[in-house]
Amino acid sequence: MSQQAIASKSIRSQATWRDYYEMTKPRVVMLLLLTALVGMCLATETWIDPQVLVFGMLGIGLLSSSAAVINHVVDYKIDSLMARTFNRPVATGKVSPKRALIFAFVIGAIGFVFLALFVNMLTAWLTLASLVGYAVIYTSYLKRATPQNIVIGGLAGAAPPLLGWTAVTGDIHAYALLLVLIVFTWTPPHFWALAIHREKDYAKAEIPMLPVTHGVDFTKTCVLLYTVLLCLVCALPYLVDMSGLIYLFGSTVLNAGFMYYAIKLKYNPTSTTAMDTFKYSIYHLMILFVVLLADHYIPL
Ligand code: HEM
Ligand SMILES: CC(C)=CCC/C(C)=C/CC/C(C)=C/COP(=O)(O)OP(=O)(O)O
Repeated sequence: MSQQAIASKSIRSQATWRDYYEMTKPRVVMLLLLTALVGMCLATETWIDPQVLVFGMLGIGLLSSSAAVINHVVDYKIDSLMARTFNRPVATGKVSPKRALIFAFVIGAIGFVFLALFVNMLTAWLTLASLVGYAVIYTSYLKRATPQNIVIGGLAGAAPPLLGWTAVTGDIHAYALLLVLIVFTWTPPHFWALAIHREKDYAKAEIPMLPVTHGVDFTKTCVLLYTVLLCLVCALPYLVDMSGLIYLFGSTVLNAGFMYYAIKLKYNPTSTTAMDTFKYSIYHLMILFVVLLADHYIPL
């Protein structure tokens, strides 16, 4: 065995369950699951069937995790070029692409079977389509093809509220699509704020993210415009009588905060404003969905 093969084998043997856990992007999946749970709760006025709740959450979580692991495999070369991602398990060679793919297949298959057997086929197929949307269409193609990559690819990440809804009812409702629209509109300011901060990383890896192709200033304008759009979209649940005053108040406060960051990013930034905006976006979506839940259960 060559020195290189021995070295690479010894590096690989150091992989632990933590590496596999890291590849599932656990914090992203937790937020996806929160949006799925809210989709489930808003779909019914009564209690959710415990079987649907448990296997629905497990199935959506496992398929999302599987998609995240596939993303690590497809992207391992570009991950190894960027400061933010160079230490990822596949990029460093700690986990081989083959092992990562087997892991992704196993957890994905278990997730699909859970949804197909214990929830319903519509949810199983829609969740699988979201996996393909993220792992294949976004990661393998759009990410390297166009600066609109995350706008189009964002649809997969925005799907979980619909998946939660269909898990409970077995059909697609306009209210569920409204929740998808909220996450879909939230995604560009969420990601482009980070991409502004990491512009050099993306340029080095030759990924055509908006700050690389159109410049940081244009991207800041897009963040601001999408944040305005998000404010308008967030008003819809109240306007169509899907949600009440708790939601109206909560979403207005949260959106005012997002507007503050987006305006500051465009007109008066410091060196931390882009990252502050990105971090705020995560709290914004998390609290917004908790507020939707509170609004659903607290009669006012
Ligand atoms: C195409 C759509 C999206 C893109 C391109 C994107 C991109 C990113 C990137 C590059 C990060 C940084 C990860 C890191 O620190 O290494 C991130 C973090 C994060 N994203 Fe997104 N995101 C998208 C959609 C979503 C969606 C739909 C959610 C949840 C509903 C979400 C939740 C999060 C969370 C919670 C983090 C923080 C993760 C952590 O701290 O480890 N993202 N996102
Ligand atoms: C089944 C289902 C709902 C699937 C959706 C799965 C999923 C994990 C969506 C989140 C989107 C996300 C984190 C994109 C970042 O990818 P990136 O490659 O641009 O970021 P990176 O450079 O940090 O890897």
